[in-house]
Amino acid sequence: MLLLVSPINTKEAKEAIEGGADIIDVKNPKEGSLGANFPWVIKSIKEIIPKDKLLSATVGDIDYKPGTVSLAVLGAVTSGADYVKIGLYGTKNYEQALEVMKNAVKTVEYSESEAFVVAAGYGDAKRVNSVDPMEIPNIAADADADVAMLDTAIKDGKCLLDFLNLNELAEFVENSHDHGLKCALAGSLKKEHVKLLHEIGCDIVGIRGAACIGGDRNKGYIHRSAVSELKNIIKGF
Ligand SMILES: O=C[C@H](O)COP(=O)(O)O
Repeated sequence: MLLLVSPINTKEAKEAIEGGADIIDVKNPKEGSLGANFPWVIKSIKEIIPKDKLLSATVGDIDYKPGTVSLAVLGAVTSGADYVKIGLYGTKNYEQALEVMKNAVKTVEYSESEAFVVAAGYGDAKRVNSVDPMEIPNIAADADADVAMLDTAIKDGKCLLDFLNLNELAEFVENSHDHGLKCALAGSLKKEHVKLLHEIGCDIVGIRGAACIGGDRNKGYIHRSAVSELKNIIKGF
């Protein structure tokens, strides 16, 4: 299982790298769970990442606007993203989410980038009237994306497992794998959740809050000690 950690700037990115994160996921919490950061920030972090690590960039908790999303995806991949994560926040159903994701994939092909495309849904979708989280693997597969992901839309201390139980998450992982996709899970996860997700076969665990001093994704900042504690749990599997 890979550890994805979400810095907001180069200082935090260095902490995530030193702590042993496998994927450096550049985002902007001020603009939501998968808030988009600025191209120059993505590029500056790309410039400091060791060659053996990959950079992911979120393009936002997006609306049902395939054109806007496509331009955002182009911005992310031209800024150096190896993974581009689309938060399917404003899509209400399979059809809308598939249209967004198909255009995101088409944009990556158009840009001649090798970036992986991540379809990200929300475990707490009902709270924001977003597409059914259990549809995400089908949407990702039908759009020819690479990763099916779940996060949480509202960061209020509740975590992914408050909305989907382990059996549901295991089904999500299995459905992703049956489609030949990698699976990533996130959503205010704590270190005690990491082993549970490993046991159901999750490929990538995404964390910001628990990698921050004080555990607060907004008021805290990523520190190598918190990252390495998470990484050591994974190394122990
Ligand atoms: O992968 C990134 C997620 O947004 C994780 O953030 P969080 O652990 O603060 O919920």
